[in-house]
This record gives sequence, structure tokens and C-alpha cells, in this order.
Amino acid sequence: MEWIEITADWDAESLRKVTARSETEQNDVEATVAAILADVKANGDAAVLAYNKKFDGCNCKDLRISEAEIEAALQEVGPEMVAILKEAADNIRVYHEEQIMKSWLKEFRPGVRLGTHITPIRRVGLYVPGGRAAYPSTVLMDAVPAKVAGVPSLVMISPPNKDGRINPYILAAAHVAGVDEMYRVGGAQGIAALAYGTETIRPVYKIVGPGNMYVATAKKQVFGTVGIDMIAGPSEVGVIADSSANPTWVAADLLAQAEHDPMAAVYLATPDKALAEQVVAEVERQMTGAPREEIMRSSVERWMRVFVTPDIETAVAVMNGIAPEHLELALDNPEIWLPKVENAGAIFMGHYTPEPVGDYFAGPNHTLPTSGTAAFSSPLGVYDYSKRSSILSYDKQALTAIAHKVEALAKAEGLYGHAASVAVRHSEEVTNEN
Ligand SMILES: NC(=O)c1ccc[n+]([C@@H]2O[C@H](COP(=O)([O-])OP(=O)(O)OC[C@H]3O[C@@H](n4cnc5c(N)ncnc54)[C@H](O)[C@@H]3O)[C@@H](O)[C@H]2O)c1
Ligand SMILES: N[C@H](CO)Cc1c[nH]c[nH+]1
Ligand SMILES: [Zn+2]
Repeated sequence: MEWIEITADWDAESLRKVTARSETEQNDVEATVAAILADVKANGDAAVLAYNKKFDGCNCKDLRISEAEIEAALQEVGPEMVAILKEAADNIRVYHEEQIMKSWLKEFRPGVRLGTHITPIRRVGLYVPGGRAAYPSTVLMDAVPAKVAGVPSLVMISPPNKDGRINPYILAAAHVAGVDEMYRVGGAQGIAALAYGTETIRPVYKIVGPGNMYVATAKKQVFGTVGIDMIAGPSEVGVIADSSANPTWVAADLLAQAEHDPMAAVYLATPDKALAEQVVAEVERQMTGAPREEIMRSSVERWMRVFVTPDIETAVAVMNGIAPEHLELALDNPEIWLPKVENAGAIFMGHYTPEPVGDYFAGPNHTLPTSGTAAFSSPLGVYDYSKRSSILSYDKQALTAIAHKVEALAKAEGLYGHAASVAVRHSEEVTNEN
């Protein structure tokens, strides 16, 4: 863990170096992923099954999850869990309904109508992580907004365990959310199967959902063949705390994200040095003997940064520089500071909104941009599953009125074919009038 004292003359640019992930590591992952993508593109199911064996220890022969498996999963998780999943799905649906985009068409001038036509993407692939933990909550976060957007074909993939099974909570959540097809495959090979298609898996138009470095890198590499939502890689949390914060709670919130992945990153910025010291001591105390201690410890030792700042304003500026996936405002009066927050995937206000409330239940999406990409990306939402087409409509008179201007612009570009496309209509008009 690194301590960084921010002085009055701190330089926001140097933050990038402090929080940058290892380039060598990323280069290695890029090369591994490129090889997997090429193999699946060339060899389809055979390559996918071989990677299932290599990375997940699964000797499975078929990739598609059967109806019987889904039924068994529902039995295994039981009606109480199904009810909780349904309630969480409802909260997510109600929140995401606010994001629905509507088609519109409006008369701007006589005879000139312009607008936007909204359509759902026809077939979307949902990635649900399943390596170090299984994520039924991610199924809901990926699938519910897709349903709200009206996507007609939803395909879910997730890595199998050694027995070839997908975690039953994941299957139950997929059933609750109305996923159409489910396949046992994860990692870069799963992303390749969705992007290029195999004998068993028909390709999709877009891939959404979070995953580890291999998954996030694979999505980046297939972008162009398919659309992607964002870079949603290893989890991150940044906490801005003042003296009103409880160090035990702050430490618990940092560890909640650290337990996701040895690559997870956790940040604390506070003007209260004594509080920072208490948080660090608490982190050590709470992770010792915790169920996922090894993962937490790797994350904390390598990727935890504690910034002691002259004031809260500077703490906010530091977090704006990092652009964390999640930002907790563990402050006496978070509303005052909210307008100053520029870069964060999701913002958690005050002492009683711990980040896991957003992970599971509140309603906003937990699939969020990581690695600084919250500076230019947004949470997964209905808009990720919808496309916009522009609509243009001129009547005869409206076209005649502006034809010479369009022709002049086209000729200025040397594009006489463009000018002619307008002129034939205009000259027909002249001929007809004669
Ligand atoms: N940003 C978000 O919105 C968000 C949300 C939920 C989870 N997450 C993140 O998702 C991630 C889940 O990671 P996970 O590992 O548990 O599950 P995962 O499903 O993302 O990855 C597991 C797969 O990674 C591949 N893999 C592992 N080691 C490999 C290697 N050496 N070479 C090639 N491929 C390899 C395997 O195919 C394996 O099936 C965590 O980083 C977590 O923080 C992010
Ligand atoms: N915190 C994760 C996003 O980084 C989402 C999640 C799912 N389950 C638990 N947590
Ligand atoms: Zn989480």
C-alpha cells in the first residue's frame, strides 16, 4: 500500500503515474487474448472446448445450458432466493425505465421534418463473470436494461466450473431476467465465440458486461466486429472521508472491492491523517482471516493508495484525476461536494450508502467503467442496448427552396454527383413548370 501526502503544489498529471496499472502486464494480456481470439475464430467450438478445459478445468462436450439445468438450478436456489432476485430485478427495471429513449419527428420548417428513430439492438451477448466468484447480480444488471430497451435476443455466457456446471444462482437470475440462450464459456474464448460465432453459438451485434483483465481486453480487441459497452474490468473504489467518517466502515468498504480480484484497486483521500492511519490499521485487522484474505491482501498490497490532502476540495480533485469506478463520499455533508465530482462511475452519498447496496439492490447499474475510463464512459444502461437513426423528410417545395445551396456546397467539395442528385429533382421541377 502506498501513502501519498499531497502538498499545496501537487500536480494532477503525476496522479496518472501513481495510479497507472502495469503496462508490461497489460501487454502480456493483450498478446494472450489476441491468440485466443484468433484460435476461436479459426476453429470454433473445438477451440472453445479446449480453452474450457485449459482455464476452467472443464471437460464438457456441449456448450448450451439445457432447460433441465435451468429447472434444477431454480429448485436448488429455492423460492426465497428467487423472490429476492425478482425484487432486485424490479428495482433495476424501475430505475432503468427512466432511461428509455423515445423516437421523435418534428416539423422544423414548412415541409421539413427531422427526427430520431430509436431501435433496440437485435441480438446482444451478456458476459457474466464466474472465475473467482459467481455473479448472479451481474446477470440482472446486464439483462434487465436490455429487456427495458426491447432487445429481442439475449445470449448469456459465463465460465463453467470443473464439472461443467454454471453456478445455479446465475442460472436462476438469468431465468428471472428472461435471458433467451445460455452457454458455458467464459474469458476471452467466450468473447470470441460471441463476436465471431461458432457452430453452436450464433454471433451477436454487441457484447456487454464486466470481467477480469482477459475479458475486458478481449472486448476491446473485438470492438469493430461487434459493439461493446465499455471497459468494465477489475473493480475499484475511491473513498473521500472527513473526520465524521467511521474508520471501521471505510476499511470495510475498501475491502469489499479488494475481495473481487488481486487486480482490484482501492483509494482513500482524506485531510484527516489520524483517520487515514486508523483506516489502514482497520484494513489489516479486518482482512486478517477474512474468507477471501488472499485476494484482498494482493489487491491492498499492490493497488491501495492513501492520499492525505490539505482539504476536502483537494481530495475531490484527486478522485477526479483517478476517475474511480465507485466513489464514496464518506462526508458529513456530501451534497455540498457532489457538484464538484467530475469523474466517477457511480457516486455513493454519505455514511449509510455503502457500495454493496448498489452492487445488489438499489437499482442503478453496477456494470461500470474502470481504469480511469469513467472520465469518458458511463454506467451500463438502456442507451447501450438502443440505436439511434436520424430521420430526414423534405417535401417538393422545401427541397426546391434550398436546392441551389446544397448544389453549391457539393460543387465546392468537387462532388458533382451529389449536386446532380439534387439538381435532377430541381430541374425536373423546372421542366414540369415549363
Ligand atoms: N467493472 C464492473 O462493472 C465489474 C462488475 C462485476 C465484476 N467486476 C470484475 O469482474 C472480474 C471477475 O473476474 P473473475 O476472474 O472472477 O471472472 P471472469 O469470468 O471475468 O474471468 C474468468 C476467466 O478468465 C480467464 N482467465 C483466467 N486466467 C487466465 C489466463 N492466465 N489466461 C487466459 N485467460 C485466463 C478464464 O477463461 C476464466 O474463465 C473481477 O475483476 C471483478 O472485479 C467488474
Ligand atoms: N462491485 C462490482 C462492480 O465492480 C459488482 C459486484 C457484483 N457482486 C458484487 N459486486
Ligand atoms: Zn462488488
